[in-house]
Amino acid sequence: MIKVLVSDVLGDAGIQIFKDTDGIEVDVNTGLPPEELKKIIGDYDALVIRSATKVTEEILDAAKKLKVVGRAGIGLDNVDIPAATKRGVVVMNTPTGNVVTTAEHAIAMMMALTRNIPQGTLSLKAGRWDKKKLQGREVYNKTLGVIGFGKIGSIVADRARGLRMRVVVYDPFVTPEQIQKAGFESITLDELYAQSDYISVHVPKLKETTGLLDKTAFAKMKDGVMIMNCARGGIVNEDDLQEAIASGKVAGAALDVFETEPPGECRLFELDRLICTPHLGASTREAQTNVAVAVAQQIIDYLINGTVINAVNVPSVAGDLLKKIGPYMAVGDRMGCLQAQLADGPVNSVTIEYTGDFKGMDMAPVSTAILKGLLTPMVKYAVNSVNAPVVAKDMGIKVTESTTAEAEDYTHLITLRVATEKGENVVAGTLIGRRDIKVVKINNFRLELVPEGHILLIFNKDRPGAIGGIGTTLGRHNINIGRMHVGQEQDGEHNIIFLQTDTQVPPEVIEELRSAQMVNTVTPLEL
Ligand SMILES: NC(=O)C1=CN([C@@H]2O[C@H](COP(=O)(O)OP(=O)(O)OC[C@H]3O[C@@H](n4cnc5c(N)ncnc54)[C@H](O)[C@@H]3O)[C@@H](O)[C@H]2O)C=CC1
Ligand SMILES: O=C(O)CCC(=O)C(=O)O
Repeated sequence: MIKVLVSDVLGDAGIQIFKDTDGIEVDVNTGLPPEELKKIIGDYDALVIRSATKVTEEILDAAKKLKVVGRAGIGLDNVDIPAATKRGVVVMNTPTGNVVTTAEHAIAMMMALTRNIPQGTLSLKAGRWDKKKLQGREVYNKTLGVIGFGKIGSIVADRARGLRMRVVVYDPFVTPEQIQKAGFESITLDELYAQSDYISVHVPKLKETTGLLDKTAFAKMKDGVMIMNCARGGIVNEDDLQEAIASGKVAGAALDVFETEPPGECRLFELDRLICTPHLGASTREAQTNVAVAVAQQIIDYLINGTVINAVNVPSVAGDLLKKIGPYMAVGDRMGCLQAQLADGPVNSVTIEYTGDFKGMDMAPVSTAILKGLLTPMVKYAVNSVNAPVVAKDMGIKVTESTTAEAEDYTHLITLRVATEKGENVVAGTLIGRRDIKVVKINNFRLELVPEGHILLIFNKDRPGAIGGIGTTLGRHNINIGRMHVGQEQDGEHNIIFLQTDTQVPPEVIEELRSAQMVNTVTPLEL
């Protein structure tokens, strides 16, 4: 049974998908304090969260079986992604399900702020009729500055256009042409500060965006500007915002997100000109159904079919691509495993060459499979497609990759060079037909080896009787040879022999073979 823990409130439709899937058992246990989560997380293969659960290094350490963390939503600042990657845990989100809802919330916040709707509600319920005090402003013909023209920012810009606002955009990672093509003005950040009557932030929370709107930024803005933050707490510095509103520089602000959530006591709340919601940006029935369904389907697809969608710490391998490159991932894994056993000492570098018709294929998952195969026997902990590149980096292994369209003897060939202090081994592999994995070259030897099972790799002198002697020795020990491949050295006097045996060859038999005449080396391989 695959066990899934849902630790934050998730739409029923998502929970139902887990319940309806054979082989999956789902537990919903929300609002757990970290120490309680730590006690139970060891039982689960998958964890489903929103923004409340903090997936820290400590939690991940206790999560011995965990394979995937699925965020029903976008922001992942509550997940220690590097720590998850190191432990081989896939982290995925659902990047599109709540973007319309969140953009609508930003627009709702702007309208509520500019027309004093929350203040009007409060004062009326308190028995007052504050018509004069609560006079607002039109947004028509005003300038909205959108910072971050991603999925949500671009929808906010579009909806504001419908309100007949002038929209200016700052996003250093989107070309001015793209912004103009969407019908908006692309300007610098300082220009946006100087021109905007309303500013709405829609950037991820990163080192570079934390405190993006601070006292220096406020000083560059128009007097009476209004600020909206429905992205992440801390992108707008709360202390600086408090001062800017108190001084009248900023006429008002609408916050859906806070530096600490829940914020508890907060000086900003003393200001009438601050309106707020408790991180409600994504809280609509539609969005919660979208993200719950998406996260459940993605997790099931990963745990049952190995399909990776919307992962942030591993290349996505979805449907069609998986069909195409899945078999090559298997070739890569076998080649890496073979190289690990050929390597004489710590690995310094890995060079991967893809030759032939790999056009239109992103080979990153194959390279990761190669590293996984190579590193698995070398480290004590589990290596998988998530942490393999990080493990290689931590071990100081230099990994390079190249692709050449010109095929030689095979339409698709993967060549893997692994170098240690003592030298380099070269292994080349391919697929024959759609699924048959063949290793076709090891160093100077050409062959056609099926890389599976118990194998003895023997280098011997290419003389009459050499192979017969090896067979006799194994026969004497009652070891059956399933398959044998012999490869001849190009321009040399040696053979390479691969013996696939039905059972593992005991160490004393290997020693006996090593001492036989005409045998140079014997290496047992488990593939
Ligand atoms: N309040 C809520 O309930 C929700 C909040 N969010 C938050 O909304 C924000 C935006 O989400 P999406 O639009 O989905 O993200 P996105 O990744 O689609 O877009 C972010 C944009 O910000 C831009 N960007 C990055 N650094 C920048 C910088 N220094 N200056 C200007 N632009 C920069 C990127 O180029 C990108 O175009 C995120 O912080 C996300 O966590 C998302 C969903 C719900
Ligand atoms: O799950 C939620 O309510 C918050 C959504 C959010 O902030 C996100 O998706 O980034």
